[in-house]
Amino acid sequence: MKTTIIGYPRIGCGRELKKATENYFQNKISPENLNEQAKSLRKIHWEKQISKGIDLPVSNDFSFYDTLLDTALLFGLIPERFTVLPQDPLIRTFAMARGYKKDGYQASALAMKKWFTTNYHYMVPEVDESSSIGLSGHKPLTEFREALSAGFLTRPMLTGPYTLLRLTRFSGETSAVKCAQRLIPAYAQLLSALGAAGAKWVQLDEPCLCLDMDASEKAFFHSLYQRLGEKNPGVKIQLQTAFGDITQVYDSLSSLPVQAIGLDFVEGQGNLLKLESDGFPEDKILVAGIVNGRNVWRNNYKKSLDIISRISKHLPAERIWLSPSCSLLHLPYSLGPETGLSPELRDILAFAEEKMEELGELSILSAENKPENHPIFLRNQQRFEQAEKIPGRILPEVRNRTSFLRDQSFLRMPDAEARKSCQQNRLNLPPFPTTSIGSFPQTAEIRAMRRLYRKGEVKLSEYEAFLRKRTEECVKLQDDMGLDVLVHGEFERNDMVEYFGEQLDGFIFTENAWVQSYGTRCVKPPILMGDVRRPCPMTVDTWRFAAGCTKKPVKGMLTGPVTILNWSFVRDDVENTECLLQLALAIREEVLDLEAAGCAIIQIDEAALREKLPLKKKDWKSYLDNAVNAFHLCHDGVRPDTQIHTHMCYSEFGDILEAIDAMDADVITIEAARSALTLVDQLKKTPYARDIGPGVYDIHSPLIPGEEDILLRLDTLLSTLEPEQLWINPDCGLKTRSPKEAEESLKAMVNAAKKLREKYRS
Ligand SMILES: CN1c2c(nc(N)[nH]c2=O)NC[C@@H]1CNc1ccc(C(=O)N[C@@H](CCC(=O)N[C@@H](CCC(=O)N[C@@H](CCC(=O)O)C(=O)O)C(=O)O)C(=O)O)cc1
Ligand SMILES: N[C@@H](CCS)C(=O)O
Ligand SMILES: [Zn+2]
Repeated sequence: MKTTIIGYPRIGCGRELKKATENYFQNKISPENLNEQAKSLRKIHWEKQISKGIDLPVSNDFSFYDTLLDTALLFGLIPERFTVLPQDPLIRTFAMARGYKKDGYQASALAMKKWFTTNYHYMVPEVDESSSIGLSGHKPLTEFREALSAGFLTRPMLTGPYTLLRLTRFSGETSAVKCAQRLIPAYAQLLSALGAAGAKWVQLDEPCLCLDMDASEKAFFHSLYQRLGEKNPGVKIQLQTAFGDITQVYDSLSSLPVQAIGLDFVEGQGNLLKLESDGFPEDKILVAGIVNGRNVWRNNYKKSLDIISRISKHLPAERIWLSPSCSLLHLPYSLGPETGLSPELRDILAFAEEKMEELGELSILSAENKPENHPIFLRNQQRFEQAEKIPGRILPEVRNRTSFLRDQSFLRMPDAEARKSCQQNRLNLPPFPTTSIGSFPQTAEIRAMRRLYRKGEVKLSEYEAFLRKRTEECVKLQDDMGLDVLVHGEFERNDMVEYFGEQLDGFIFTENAWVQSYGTRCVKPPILMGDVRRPCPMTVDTWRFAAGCTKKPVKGMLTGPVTILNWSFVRDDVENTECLLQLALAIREEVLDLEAAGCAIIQIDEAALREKLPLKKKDWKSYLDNAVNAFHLCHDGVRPDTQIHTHMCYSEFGDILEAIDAMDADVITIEAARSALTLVDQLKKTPYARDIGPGVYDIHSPLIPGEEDILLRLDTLLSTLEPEQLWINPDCGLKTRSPKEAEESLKAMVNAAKKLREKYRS
């Protein structure tokens, strides 16, 4: 069986692309230099795929920001506000991703949303009446040729037309159906050009096939591919899916004019059942997603060989290519630099490079008559036997506590209305209270200091004194500016999840295992490998210090259990429901400790609440019930006059507003400006009665919002929300902004709030 991958990480194993791009943003390097660095990274990535035994490497998985954005640009899915900007591809890409303000031009960035059930964010393409759909770029062709001239025959990948159209926002008279008329010929034109350049295969990614599809969606999907097939593009097509099963279109796969189909056999168990019951189209290759492309555990060859042998009953080895279940984009590069991990832990982990080796080993084993006797197999089984001996995996004391909580539901008393007046009596906040989401700029100075402290070059006392100074300045800045509810700034946190993971038992950490979250921003997800326990309070001292710097309320700032779980690499030996309860218990203890220390407002961020919401609606209820219940467990023990906030960002919220309401937080701050206030329409459909702070400016753009922009947004929000429920805050935390950007933006926000109050007073 041949091996292939369907996408490789692109940020660079030393985050070279991140650093180069950020240097370009700061005008420290030229566009030529950035392009050179990108080119050399692409070469390294192809070489790595080959050296790790991948038979069919992939190209065009590189991107300066996001591959869906690249595909939108390639086919002219560009709204008017960007067509007037300079035509240079780099300038356009970054303008659409980050917003643009220069030489009299101004354009707000595209919305950004979570990519399926991952912590990767894509840019939401927009089409309006001015968009001129057609092939308007050559990135896949250029990168294919670049690979070929470096000696690699690759399979270019790009988002397929169905997924592209399904994820695009259409405005005015435009629609997916109309857009398709010009889009399909453009795809065909590109595919022909790739064929002419020597490509044998092109990969079209269609993860949207894993979402619910009604009859008209299915018909639309088929019509797109039928039309593409009719154009005879002169290259073979691999239709690639990921993130679950595609059982709803499985019956019609044989009629598709594609030559290979990629199926996920890790998260898409339904795919295997369908293959066993209905077989697999005889004229097509199956790209079998056998190795988990988004978790860090070693593949258990026993289980995978079982799946491969079940598949092999239905098609011959020559028609099976082994692959990861999704792009390796969601994994760190390599275990190589992780010298701090114990040998036992290293033995059961596999990052992108090790996953590619696993594919090769599975290919060898699947050709054996008795793979169970093969040394590769025996070594693999040994890893799993040793893993059981790793301490901390099961803590009876923790299991005891969760066993009492299983299947219970939690409820905060009294109800929200009664709590609101208790809280107002205690806090005495003005109308339209202003606040921020938590983090303040993580400057180079702060990161450098943390690095020195971690390397042992700066003492703990010095590091703590430094953090206190930054915290004190931050609190004073907010106080002087006239914000109403303050934050401590989160300077002590490397990341809102990794920081908590580091203080809880049950997690392990890496030194270099970065994964792209969006654009140049990366995360180093902690790895959950054992039962979770909170050895001691995590945030109370910092909160107490910050609260002592002002008379105004300072929020206690926690990350919620769902978000900690969803932004970590999770266990594969224990159900998520158990881990969630363990995390919720730990956060509950912290909430109660903060309250006891005098904290009147506690924010429990559940930014990732929606992230692992199953892709099919029929599976939503149990996920949401567990998530909501875990959140309740965190806060149902607090006093009525303690105000609980939560915060969410960069997901679709319209269809889970009921679940958000059921979390019973007193206040939610929620990203809204970056997604052009589409939340307002959703709130019209599902009214929301609690206090809410939809973000009034985008924090991922370097543009500083004007007071007038913010007032306009506030007006729109007040078209559907009651003045008594509206809070005023940014979309999300300010850690990615410069101090100047953060300060000026917050000032504009506070001034807008003052004007709004005046307007409502008169
Ligand atoms: C709010 N969001 C978050 C998400 N997921 C998370 N896990 N965390 C989030 O906050 N998802 C949704 C949104 C948007 N996503 C992100 C993701 C990442 C960032 C971000 O700013 N990332 C930083 C890295 C943060 C970090 O871990 N910093 C560490 C290490 C810093 C570092 O690189 N140090 C250098 C040395 C520095 C020096 O000497 O000058 C090094 O080690 O080489 C830390 O602070 O200690 C990023 O830059 O990518 C934002 C939003
Ligand atoms: N409190 C966090 C939430 C980000 S989603 C922050 O402000 O960065
Ligand atoms: Zn956020």
